Amino acid sequence: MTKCRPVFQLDNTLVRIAADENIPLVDSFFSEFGEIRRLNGRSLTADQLADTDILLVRSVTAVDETLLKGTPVKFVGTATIGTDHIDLDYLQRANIGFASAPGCNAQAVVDYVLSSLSVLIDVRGVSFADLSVGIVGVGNVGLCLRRRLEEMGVDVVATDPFKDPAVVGPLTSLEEVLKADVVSLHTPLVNDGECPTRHLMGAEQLLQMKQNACLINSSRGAVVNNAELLAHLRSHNDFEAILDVWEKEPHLDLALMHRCMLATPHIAGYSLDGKMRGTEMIYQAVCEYFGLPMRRKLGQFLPEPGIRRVNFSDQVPLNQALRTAIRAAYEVRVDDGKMRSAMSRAEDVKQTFDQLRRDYPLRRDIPTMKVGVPAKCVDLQQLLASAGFAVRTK
Ligand SMILES: NC(=O)c1ccc[n+]([C@@H]2O[C@H](COP(=O)([O-])OP(=O)(O)OC[C@H]3O[C@@H](n4cnc5c(N)ncnc54)[C@H](O)[C@@H]3O)[C@@H](O)[C@H]2O)c1
Ligand SMILES: O=C(O)[C@H](O)[C@H](O)COP(=O)(O)O
Repeated sequence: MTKCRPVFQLDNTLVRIAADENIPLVDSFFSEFGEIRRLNGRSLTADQLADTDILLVRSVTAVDETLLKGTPVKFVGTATIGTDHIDLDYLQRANIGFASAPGCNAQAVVDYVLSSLSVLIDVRGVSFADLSVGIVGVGNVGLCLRRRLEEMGVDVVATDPFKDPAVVGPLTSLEEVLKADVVSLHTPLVNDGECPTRHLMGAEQLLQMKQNACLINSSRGAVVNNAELLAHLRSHNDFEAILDVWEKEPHLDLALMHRCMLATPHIAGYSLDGKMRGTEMIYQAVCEYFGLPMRRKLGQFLPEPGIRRVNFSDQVPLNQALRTAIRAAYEVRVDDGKMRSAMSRAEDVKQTFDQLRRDYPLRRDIPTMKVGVPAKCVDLQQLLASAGFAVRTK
């Protein structure tokens, strides 16, 4: 095992960092604090942390007593929204500091849902305003999605047992939400307590949905009972599923993948902006926790977007412009096609799943994309702005 050379000393405490190899910009943000070891997060062991003070992970590392007991780790940061891979009770008991990156990639997930909805409306020959969308969980992702869709003229219903309608807008029961044309899941994965979400969607809930409804899951795989979803899809030809997360990932149920309208390898949150924001957020948390100066900012490192601007003429119908802009920003069918093609050749499904994620060409968030609209097309300007685009009049 390579030992990392501690070069930073604070109150006689050496700060040594071990980080998942898939966290971007770790060197840019953290190098002044010490040498950084990059490790494979999926196979991380306690032995590898024998000389680590700060551990930086992503969602693929189970951080618990087995991993940390007997190590000098004093702080764990996860550059992700989700925290279901972290045993927070253990960290508290062991007096280990912790930070996640709430909301870091919420915009990317919203872009994923918008792109998926744009495919669905193409397939069904309808427009956004013809759909009703039910949102389950109105936190960082769900609320951003709700606001975008409502501004775009979509009929939205939402449920969340822990939120105040005065803050997040009207809320209703899960039963009511299940009556929508599309149901999109945005809860954390919670195994116990008052409102567990493991298998929140199973055979019973799926039967409450419309025969031709569409279920989108970009939260955590196990929020949906995947075996019961597959059985439902097999007995309901018009029912559609769009899945980014899978119950046993990186293992993938190929039969379920084949029956999905869109299937992607847990990349809904994989934008450059979202991933880099995640690193910045755990950097800020580390600085605060150890009383270190905060010298780095995300703006120093974010490059210009590849597509700088998409221009529309005054001839283009509103819905077509909206669909074109969303798909120019993010085309979910490309990711779906890559996963199907890779899986058709895969010798090891788990390895292929991880490889698709590791080699993912990070996209940019919709708000980084400028759209040019004629000054007189006020409706189009409003519609594109409501979807999050940076509208410029020409
Ligand atoms: N696919 C991806 O790449 C990706 C990216 C980012 C986040 N995620 C996942 O998306 C989910 C949502 O992320 P977020 O940032 O919005 O989380 P968040 O914590 O901000 O919001 C989750 C919301 O769900 C609500 N909730 C909890 N239990 C519920 C229940 N039983 N019914 C309805 N609502 C319930 C909470 O009150 C909260 O408002 C998380 O599971 C996260 O891990 C996935
Ligand atoms: O929780 C999150 O932020 C997302 O699910 C995130 O995109 C997970 O990415 P990973 O850590 O698995 O690379």
